[in-house]
Amino acid sequence: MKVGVVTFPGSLDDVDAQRAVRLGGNEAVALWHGDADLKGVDAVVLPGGFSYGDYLRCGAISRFAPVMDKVVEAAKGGMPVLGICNGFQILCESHLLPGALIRNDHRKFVCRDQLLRVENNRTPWTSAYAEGQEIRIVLKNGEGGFVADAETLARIEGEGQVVARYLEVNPNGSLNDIAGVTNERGNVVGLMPHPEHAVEELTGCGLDGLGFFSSLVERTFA
Ligand SMILES: NC(=O)CC[C@H](N)C(=O)O
Repeated sequence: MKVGVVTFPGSLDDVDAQRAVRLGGNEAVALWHGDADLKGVDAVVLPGGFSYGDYLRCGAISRFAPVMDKVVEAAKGGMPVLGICNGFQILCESHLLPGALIRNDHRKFVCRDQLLRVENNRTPWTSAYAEGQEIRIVLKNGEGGFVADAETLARIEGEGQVVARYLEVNPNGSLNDIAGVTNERGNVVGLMPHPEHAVEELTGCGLDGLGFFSSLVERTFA
């Protein structure tokens, strides 16, 4: 599949995401925040980083980037979209995902190897994992606390929209230990930790993140 990776001013992990896309067996296509079209890609990754310097709130300005009009339109049409960390924040700001991400409860930037449980493997980004599989990937952010109102939280729990949950410690105060969620349709996924940094042995971070990028080729979704 052709997977577009969007670079915003201040993106940090766009090149790592492109590499992970290729290691997962897909073609990576570089997209720029000012692009007016998606260059014929089949899926989109919004990478991690500090887009627009995190001004106002993380992701609050990126949401208005020209390319996001097309990403929102394509996501509503069913295109697989993965937002990693800052990308997750942008997806929440764009209302493609429920809830919001706020400052870590301890008010500090956190960087750690984080154990997660994959709760939902029925998305185009997680089908390579077994339901309940435990994976360890790096977490690094300042605004990673997932929050939602009580009704929304009950709905996403009830509908199985929690994609991954923190194990061992809750590193940021996220409600219900939520590390990642999907939309109702299941094509849009946001994840706070970074699977693109755990895709090859060379970095010493293991391979637990590769499934997010190989899932696309391992199954076909309607
Ligand atoms: N690693 C990231 O993508 C960081 C996201 C955002 N800048 C934050 O600190 O929360």
